[in-house]
Amino acid sequence: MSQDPTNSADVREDRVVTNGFGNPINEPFATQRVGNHGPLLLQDYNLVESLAHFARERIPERNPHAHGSGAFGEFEVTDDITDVCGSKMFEKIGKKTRLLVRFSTVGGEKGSADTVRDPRGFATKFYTEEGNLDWVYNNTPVFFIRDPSKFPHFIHTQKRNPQTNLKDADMFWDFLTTPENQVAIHQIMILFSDRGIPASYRNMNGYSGHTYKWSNKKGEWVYVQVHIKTDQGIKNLTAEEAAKISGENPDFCQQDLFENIEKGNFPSWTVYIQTMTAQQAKQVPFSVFDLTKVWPQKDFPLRRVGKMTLNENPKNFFAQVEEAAFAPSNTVPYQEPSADPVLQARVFSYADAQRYRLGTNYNQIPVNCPYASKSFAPFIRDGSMNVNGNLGSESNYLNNSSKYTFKETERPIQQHQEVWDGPAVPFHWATSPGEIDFKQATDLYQNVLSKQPGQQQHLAHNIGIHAVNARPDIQKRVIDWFTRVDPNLGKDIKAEIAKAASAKANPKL
Ligand code: HEM
Repeated sequence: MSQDPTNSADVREDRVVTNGFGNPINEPFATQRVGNHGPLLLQDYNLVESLAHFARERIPERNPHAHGSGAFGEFEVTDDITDVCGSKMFEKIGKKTRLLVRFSTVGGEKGSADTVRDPRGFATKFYTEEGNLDWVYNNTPVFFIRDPSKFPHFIHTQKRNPQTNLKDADMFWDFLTTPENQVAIHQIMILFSDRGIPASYRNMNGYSGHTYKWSNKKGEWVYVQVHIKTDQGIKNLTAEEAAKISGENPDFCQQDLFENIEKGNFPSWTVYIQTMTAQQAKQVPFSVFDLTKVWPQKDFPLRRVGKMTLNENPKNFFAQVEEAAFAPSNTVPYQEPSADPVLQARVFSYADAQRYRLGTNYNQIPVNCPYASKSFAPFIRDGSMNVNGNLGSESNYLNNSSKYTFKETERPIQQHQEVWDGPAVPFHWATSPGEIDFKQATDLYQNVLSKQPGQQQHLAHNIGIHAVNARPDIQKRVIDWFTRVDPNLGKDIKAEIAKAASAKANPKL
């Protein structure tokens, strides 16, 4: 594969060890000094290079989703969806597209444990003939917020207290139970159910969460949600199992993924879509641009698209996973973002983060190169760490004297689609959530968890053992919040907090 970092043309085949500039090093551990015991000489450039490079080995970790694992694989079309989407990757049954997936946790640092209660990131980069397509999804179908301006606030509450440097249950629950943030209820119900700690990356689903807009070659479009369902079955850990594994093997999921792929036990997922017309979107009792809601599957059934399989471990983690840059702005013809404000903000934020985290020319890092389509952007030139020849003598502006080919658009994308009109307004969603914002959470509790033995109790328990670490006034807000979902849930959480408080007061250790 062209992303193979060991294939660098600069690597010597005779394995003679050199410094970074090809000058052979005879005695790697010798230092140049005055006499046998005197001070070192500044002219010892090999020592200087080695120490200087060492001090620059770390790059900024992602903020958020710093901790993760990745693998390569392929997507294969199993069903014809050309009536929905004209992207080349779907053009015929059996067509395969190479891909990279990075799984992650959200709040922890790069070296944090795998088995924590946190959403899991499920980011996929498809190397298509029409450019790189990134599906930057999570393992939950909804999200905490629907106003993008809240994202940095929310993520701060999942990180460390600015003074104590500790994870802080007050920050966590204070933010979420503040009335205008209570739309997080649906996501929090999922996060504190058993699905909140997947047993492995292989045993969880991925969801677009957001609504996207796909069109066919005739220019007809629909809203789309994507579901990536594990073929290994869903498996989760209880809070107690997860805590034990975190202590014994914090890299449990990384090891599980790597070893299964290494022994040929390739994990796979089946990809489905839900579709909704613009007309239907006007009739559903929620906004399709509201990321805290799911589309009921009885009204919008899943339609199978294809299969994703992970079959190749990275050769080098840093070059192929740490330096990978996934962004919702990396898309291909016929797949567009919808007007969901959180998605719109994400379309800006990722590439911005990556210019900082990896540098201006991060698209030249092999794992990020659109190697299946190749690029030709003569106006995107120069900049720090430009390493691909910089298009040589090619003109750096588009002009009439050079010969260019422009791909004719095959579909009238914008004219006949959504037409937006209105003044610039300081909009955000209703500040205090209404009954509609609790409805899907209540359905989940009363109609889904109730059918799975022990799940309602696990939910109350998982919330109780977390909220016990918050201040009493915040605990009361937590209980009131879940009481709005179902009075029984509020009652059970109150009892679980009391039980956990008594266990804390009388530790077994
Ligand atoms: C306003 C809302 C959001 C903002 C501003 C935001 C921003 C970011 C940023 C800056 C990164 C780090 C990117 C990097 O350094 O490479 C990131 C990572 C990530 N985000 Fe978001 N995010 C938002 C919401 C979401 C949502 C709703 C999802 C899922 C549906 C999501 C999924 C992910 C994933 C999976 C990653 C890790 C990608 C990887 O593996 O490299 N984010 N986000």
